[in-house]
This record gives sequence, structure tokens and C-alpha cells, in this order.
Amino acid sequence: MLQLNQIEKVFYEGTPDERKALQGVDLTLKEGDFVTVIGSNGAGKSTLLNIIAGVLFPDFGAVSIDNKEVTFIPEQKRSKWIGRVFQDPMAGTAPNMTIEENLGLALGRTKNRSILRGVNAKRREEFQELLSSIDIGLEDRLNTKVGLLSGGERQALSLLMATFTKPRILLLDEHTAALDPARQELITNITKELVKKHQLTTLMVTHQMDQAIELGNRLFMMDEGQIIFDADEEQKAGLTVEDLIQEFQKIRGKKFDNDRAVLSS
Ligand SMILES: Nc1ncnc2c1ncn2[C@@H]1O[C@H](COP(=O)(O)OP(=O)(O)OP(=O)(O)O)[C@@H](O)[C@H]1O
Repeated sequence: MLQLNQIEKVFYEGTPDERKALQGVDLTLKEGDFVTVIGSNGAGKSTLLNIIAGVLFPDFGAVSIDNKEVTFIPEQKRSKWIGRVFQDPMAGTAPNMTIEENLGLALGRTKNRSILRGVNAKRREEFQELLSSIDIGLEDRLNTKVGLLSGGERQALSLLMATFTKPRILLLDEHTAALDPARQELITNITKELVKKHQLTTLMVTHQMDQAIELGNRLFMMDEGQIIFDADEEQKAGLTVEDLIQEFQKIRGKKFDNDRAVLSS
């Protein structure tokens, strides 16, 4: 359902600062695939998500969603099909709007309207039910401004906003990295539940190697703008963090280098 063919992305081409962020990336995801993505420093993980989301356009290659080419369709027009949660809990929500207004905004995005005017009783009930499903008490705070929520609560809301409209693809960009361990676990559990509930095709970048092994049915390892290792469900089942590091060394002939990687929990 998602296909990338021969994607190349170069920054500052032809200058001394030239960076080859993606070099001939090919990938095909099936409906419902949940892929975790790990990689060395500057491997191209965020660039890959930006190309899929339409934040960046590739210099070469093509992106297709549901067999429709979307390579140069801008981010705003793709937002109907794509849900995204960023590392920064402040990034996915509007702080001066209430929880219910933020949910209305997320709904409006999929309906090609900037915002649905007002929130009627029926919709309020739906939002309450939705918030109850993640079980952190937000259902009683529909009129609370989002700027007053904690980082974990905000990230949980961002995740809900990115998923309840059932996007075709969910992109998670180190979305637990800025949280403390207890909140990381909470958000990881909510992620698992929401992906399963809506059967979402998901790409999740993480620097926690054990999380990358535990979650999902497929794992990509990236280095220097390429996917160098693609483990399917069966291969992934027996993997350890040590195996991944060794695999990297075997394939690339160098040490795995990511100063933010968490190698074990
Ligand atoms: N907007 C940009 N302008 C210039 N160079 C960029 C830009 N975005 C990314 N790069 C460069 O492209 C390469 C890939 O970056 P990217 O952020 O995709 O890597 P990453 O795997 O997400 O890295 P990290 O794990 O360190 O966050 C890096 O060399 C980076 O410096």
C-alpha cells in the first residue's frame, strides 16, 4: 500500500556541505505492516518520514500510496492519508485550544476543512468515549486548554489525534524519546493499542533498540541513506539488541554509531 522506488535526497548538492540523506531507497509496505526503524546518526530516518509525509520532495524516485503516485503532492494535501506524531510533545497539538477543539481540528483535517465549527453534543460524546479508551482521565477534561497538559498527556492526545481518523499511514518520529521512562511505557502501550485497534500501517523511528525489536512485525535498519537490513516478523522474533549491533557491523564493516541509541532497557 506504500511504495518507495529509488528515492534519492541530497541536501546542499555540489557544495562542501553536501549531504546524501537518502540513496536509492526502495521499500514496499503491506496493509497493516508495523515497521520499526533504527539507524546510525544521520542515517536518513527523519528524511525518509519527511519524504513519505510530503514535507520534502525527493530529487529522484517515486512515492505511491494505494497505487497512486503522490511524490510531489504537498504535505497539506497528504494529511488526509497520513497521521504523524513527532518527538516534541508540543508539536502535534494547538496549546491555546481545548482538548475537544484539538480533536475537532484533527477531524476537520480529514474532511478538507480547517476546523469543524462548534462541537455538538453527539460529537462531544464521541470524543469523550475516544479519550476514555486511552484511560488517562482526559475524558473529564474536554474543556482544558492543551497547553496545560503534561508532556505525556499531550503526547497521548497527539497520538489519538493522529490515529482516530484512521489514516492510511501512521508516522511516528521518536515519539517517546522526550518522555521519562514511565511515560515512555505509557505512550508505547497506547501506541500498540491504537495501531492494533485501527489496523494502521505504521512506520516508527525509535532509538530504543529493544523497543524496535518488541514492537511491530518488521524492522528496518538504516545507515548512510540506505535501508541495510529488513527483518520480517519471523527474523525479528528471535532478534536481540546484540544481534542487531553485530548485524550492523557485519553488513557495514564498522561500529554502530548513534549517540542517542538506547541499547537495552
Ligand atoms: N533540512 C536539512 N538541511 C540540510 N541537511 C539535512 C537536512 N535534513 C537532514 N539533513 C542531513 O541529511 C542527513 C540525514 O539526516 P536525518 O535527519 O534524516 O537523519 P536521522 O537518521 O533522522 O538522524 P538522527 O538519528 O541523528 O536524528 C544528515 O546528514 C543530516 O545532516
